[in-house]
Amino acid sequence: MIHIDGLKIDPLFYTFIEKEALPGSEVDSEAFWQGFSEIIHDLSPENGELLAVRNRMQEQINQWHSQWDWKQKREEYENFLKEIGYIEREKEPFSIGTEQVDREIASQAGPQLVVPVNNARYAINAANARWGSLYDALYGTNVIDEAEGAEKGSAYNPIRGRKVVDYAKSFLDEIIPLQNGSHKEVTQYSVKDGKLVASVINETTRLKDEQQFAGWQGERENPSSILLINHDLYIEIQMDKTHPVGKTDAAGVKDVVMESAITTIMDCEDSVAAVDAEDKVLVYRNWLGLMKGSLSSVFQKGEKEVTRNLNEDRSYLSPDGSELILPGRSLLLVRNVGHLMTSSMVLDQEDREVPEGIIDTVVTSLLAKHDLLRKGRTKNSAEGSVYIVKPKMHGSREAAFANTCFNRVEDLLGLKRFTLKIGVMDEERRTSLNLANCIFEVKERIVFINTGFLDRTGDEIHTSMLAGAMVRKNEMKGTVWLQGYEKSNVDTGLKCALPGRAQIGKGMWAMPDQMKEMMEQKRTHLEAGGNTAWVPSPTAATLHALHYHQLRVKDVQKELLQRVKDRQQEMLTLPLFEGSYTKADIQQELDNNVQGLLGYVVRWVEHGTGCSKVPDIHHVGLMEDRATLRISSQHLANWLEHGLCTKEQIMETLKRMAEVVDHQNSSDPLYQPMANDFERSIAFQAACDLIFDGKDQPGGYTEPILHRRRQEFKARTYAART
Ligand SMILES: CC(=O)SCCNC(=O)CCNC(=O)[C@H](O)C(C)(C)COP(=O)(O)OP(=O)(O)OC[C@H]1O[C@@H](n2cnc3c(N)ncnc32)[C@H](O)[C@@H]1OP(=O)(O)O
Ligand SMILES: O=CC(=O)O
Ligand SMILES: [Mg+2]
Repeated sequence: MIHIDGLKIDPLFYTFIEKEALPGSEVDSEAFWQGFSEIIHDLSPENGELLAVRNRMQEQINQWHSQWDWKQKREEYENFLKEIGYIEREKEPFSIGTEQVDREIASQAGPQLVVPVNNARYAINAANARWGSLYDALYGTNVIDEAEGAEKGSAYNPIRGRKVVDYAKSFLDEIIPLQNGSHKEVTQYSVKDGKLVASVINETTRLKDEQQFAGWQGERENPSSILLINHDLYIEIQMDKTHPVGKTDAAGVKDVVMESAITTIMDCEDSVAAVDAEDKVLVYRNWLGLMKGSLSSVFQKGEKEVTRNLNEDRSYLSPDGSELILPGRSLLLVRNVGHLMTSSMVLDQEDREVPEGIIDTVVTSLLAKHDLLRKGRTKNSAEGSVYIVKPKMHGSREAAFANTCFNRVEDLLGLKRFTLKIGVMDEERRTSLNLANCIFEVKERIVFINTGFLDRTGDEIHTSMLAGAMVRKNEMKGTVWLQGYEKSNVDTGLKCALPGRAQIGKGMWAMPDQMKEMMEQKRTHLEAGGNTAWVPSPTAATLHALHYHQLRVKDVQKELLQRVKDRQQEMLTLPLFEGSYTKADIQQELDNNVQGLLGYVVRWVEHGTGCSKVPDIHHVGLMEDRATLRISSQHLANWLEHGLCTKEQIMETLKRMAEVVDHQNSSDPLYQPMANDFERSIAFQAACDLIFDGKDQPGGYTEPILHRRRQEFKARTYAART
């Protein structure tokens, strides 16, 4: 370890900061380490106190439930939560005042992509997902059915291709209609006197709303691309009569390209497995590469070697003939870790591990300074802001603590006050119940609230662990608390005047391959007032973008503001199950939860993969991350606690499902089967810990066990090598 200013620093991390992060940041090395040390020593004690408050409140809640039946004493329960400070007194009405917010956040409604930042190939793909091919997104997913000879197959299928074109052009007719006829009938697009002209059968026509024509590329009479705009989002129709698809189209259209992932969250948190300096430096290095525009990735795809770089901005001629430059990349945010974990990468003067959340704020901000100084090849924030998403905060004191930390980091890095913006994840019950107060504490820097319903469900189960047995996992979506929480989040965001300055975001679509279902269901996020919602992949971003063309969220939000109401009672309706489940129901629930849990944990602990697509018992691939793991482990712990199943039954299920998961991974040469030796399999042991010790995990979080077991696995692997 390197000793500096009262800190002991892992050499890998030290070298990264000295050789890669500080050069070009206009921050002096000596001042940095001294300031870093001061921030750590000044703020760590409060970080510790905040965690102690969490534990104390949880103990009080546990005691209350051991004594009383919540169903008989709902009013007393609410009063008790107020008495212990769990429910805070709400501040007087106020409006947020965040300034210098990029338009992607302040005014454009559209999809928000999330990606594990330690995976450079995916991270670059995500940054580039600002624009996505609608033809590819439709062709490659179940949005287009395979009936009547339209199978995907291995080679291009023209029958499927026709269905794709038909879908895309029907969509164009819906949102950018022509005065006469359909986009399906167009034989030529051209530009005349700054207007879009479309030749349809024997006549020419124009757009119903001519303002929707935003620009073009190529020649006026025969443009290679036409740029259109609807609800602040761009769409490009691309033409090329020599292209395999373009040559079969009357107007030579080869693709319709959608402005897709307007913003992207580069995730250092729940989709990432980072347990030591080696892992964290990789996370930070990729974020630095994104901020400098230099990140690239070389990988093998099939037979081909692919090099992936960040896209350039896009250039068009606008209708008046002037140049129009549009961003080629998504606006990037970075999700830091929460207040819970500490890191062995930095030790304080008492040799204690330092809160990882503080390290993340300092380092991700330092790295983003390269973007603020505009030294790189690309630019992220045109407004000169840094966007940090802060997860898993409990109540307003924790939000105030984040604000203090951000102030200190701005001072350290020589940044103007409120350069560092914050996105507040509403994903713990104490934050949901006190959301206005949380927003108040960061009201000059807040750029989003977002319902992280997955963590929030885990917290719902954990907080009320002793109140009774919970409904089945899939029934959670329909429960009163969850509906109330989603609505309350929007109501609070509207009351605090977020629109125009900050996003009101909705949660993740966790079935990456079920795009037809997403198209049917995710529009409700807009109807509920969300001006952004999370998607797991670039393809999902392109498809979800269609919803924002169909609905103007600004109008929805105006309407909803008239109907704001207090939803505390709904949020305090615990999701306890009533009636009875059959033995078969119970076993099916156990099988499903255990399979997902094992499938995820084995890759986390033994492969260092923080986000995986894991098949459920119906063979539907589900996005699993630490938040979904928190749900399944807490759910199993809850049913065990209330006697719906026995420890032996869970153990039997674990062993049976381990074989299923081993089989699912059998084609991976690096995979070590769990069922060969349950005692020796660190992943299997981690799964057991998560369930059998689940009740006692702080907040029901999975991080402490995952980190410990991954470190154990790494140590074993290194020992075997040397
Ligand atoms: C509760 C929460 O906190 S949710 C937030 C955390 N969750 C996430 O961040 C989810 C991010 N998504 C993912 O990690 C992935 O989509 C997974 C793990 C769910 C599925 O990954 P895979 O099984 O590899 O997906 P699949 O094989 O269908 O697609 C891979 C292709 O899609 C791309 N891709 C998939 N997801 C993403 C993404 N989020 N961003 C960018 N590209 C992506 C890959 O780059 C790859 O394309 P390439 O070969 O050209 O590089
Ligand atoms: O972070 C998102 C969630 O749902 O949890
Ligand atoms: Mg979460």
